[in-house]
Amino acid sequence: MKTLSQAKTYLNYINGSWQAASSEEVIASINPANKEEVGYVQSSTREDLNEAVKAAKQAQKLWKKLSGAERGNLLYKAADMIEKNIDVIAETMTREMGKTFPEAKGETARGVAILRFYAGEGMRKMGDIIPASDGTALQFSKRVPLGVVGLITPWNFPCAIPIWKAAPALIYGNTVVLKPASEAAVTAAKVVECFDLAGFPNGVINLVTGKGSVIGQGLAEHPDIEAVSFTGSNTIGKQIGQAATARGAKYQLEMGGKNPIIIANDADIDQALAAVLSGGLKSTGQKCTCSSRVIVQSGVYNEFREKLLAEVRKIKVGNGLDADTWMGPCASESQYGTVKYYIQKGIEEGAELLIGGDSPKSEELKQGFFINPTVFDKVTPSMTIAQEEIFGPVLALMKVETVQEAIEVANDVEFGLSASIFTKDIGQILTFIDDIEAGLVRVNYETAGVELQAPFGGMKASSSHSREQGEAAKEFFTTTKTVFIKG
Ligand SMILES: NC(=O)C1=CN([C@@H]2O[C@H](COP(=O)(O)OP(=O)(O)OC[C@H]3O[C@@H](n4cnc5c(N)ncnc54)[C@H](OP(=O)(O)O)[C@@H]3O)[C@@H](O)[C@H]2O)C=CC1
Ligand SMILES: O=C(O)CCC(=O)C(=O)O
Repeated sequence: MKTLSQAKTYLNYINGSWQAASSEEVIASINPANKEEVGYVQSSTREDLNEAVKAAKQAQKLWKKLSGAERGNLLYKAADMIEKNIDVIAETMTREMGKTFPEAKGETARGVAILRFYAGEGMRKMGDIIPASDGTALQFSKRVPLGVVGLITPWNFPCAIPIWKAAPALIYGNTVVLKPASEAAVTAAKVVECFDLAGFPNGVINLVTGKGSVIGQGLAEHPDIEAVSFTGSNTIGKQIGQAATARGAKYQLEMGGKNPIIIANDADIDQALAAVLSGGLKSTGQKCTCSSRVIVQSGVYNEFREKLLAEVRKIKVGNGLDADTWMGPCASESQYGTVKYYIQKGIEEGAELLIGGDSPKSEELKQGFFINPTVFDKVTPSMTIAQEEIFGPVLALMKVETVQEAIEVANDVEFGLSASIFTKDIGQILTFIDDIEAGLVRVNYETAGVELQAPFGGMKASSSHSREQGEAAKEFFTTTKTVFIKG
């Protein structure tokens, strides 16, 4: 069995070979649990990026001519390689960005499943027969690839997100240049190694690591990049959208969330509690779909708050590689600083800090970027912690009198990614489905987590109105030719 390299320094993958950046500089990837150096990635230049784009452009000419089944077979092989190396990839992920090993392994397994889903897409229809006005003519639509696509990905899902962008891009006949987040680029390099071992033709998938302002922005501005798919912050997403629009390129942005979970008086409280803990605090709250606002109806507010506190007290914070750790550190020093800033803001604006807000005191954990799970009470809709994405283990409890009020509070933010309600009342469920402003609507289920076979994306400032994953990815990664053949 082929295994992945154990290198400390990871190179760019351009035109089927591993290459150092022309800058001769590297970026260190740091373990947020103890500040060890996990590895180094290339700090690439625009020249390196140009080479990758050139290789991808050349490779696309032959790649698009392969049948969907042939492309699919390579995706199946990449899936097998990742599956064989699942422990190595997951451990690297835990060491690089802190999520617990079981979560990292689950995410890597999801990457495998995504590849297999899109491998199957190669055998499915790519167009429709449409009646022509002339009875002797044949008219049909045909989905065709865009060309070379740029993928800019974040650190919070360093395996699943690169794959959920690359797999549809590739199966529909595009070639890819991937720029992963610097904080988790070693994990991304290991994923790309699996594509290499699977035998993809040279230039079909390329990896260029480096600063976002150089390589990410470079992808958005590059004249030979036909489309850019981005997941990350709203600030950077807007810049990418503007750069792509300025040159007429297609773009897709998946950005922040401020996801509400509503708990009605008739909810199954234990079920809701499990969803709040998992959806709000797993991955240290670093998911765009995580629940950060817990909106509870007054009839069950006190009971829910006490049960929540009892469970949060039991959470074991620690290194994600330790078997008994439930919650790891924040992914980086900068993320740690952001979360601390929002906790302070919550206190200053008058929310009541019920638990957490500080860091664990043990000598071992003092070495890392840990923050204890934090719950604020008496949060009002205008507070900063009720409006802005924190991306950390911070829950804001908000009390409402009615479900209608809960939906109004839920909608009173700029984001609209995911939202959930816990109730048994069918009328309330239907009203919620109709009135909630969110792309992902959950009933008696947590806000976090996505189904790889279903469309994923948000409303309002959360997305650029397009959807990823499932068949929806075809919309973004292809364009349509309408063909008319006169007999
Ligand atoms: N929706 C989501 O899933 C995510 C949301 N976020 C939100 O964003 C906040 C900040 O996280 P952060 O990592 O800084 O997110 P960013 O938006 O800065 O990073 C996301 C990706 O964009 C790249 N990038 C950075 N600057 C540019 C640029 N000027 N042009 C093009 N690409 C660029 C990054 O590269 P590099 O790593 O090299 O800087 C990374 O690959 C978090 O606190 C959270 O609120 C963050 C991650 C995921
Ligand atoms: O919750 C998930 O599984 C994915 C969420 C996501 O896309 C993200 O946080 O970037």
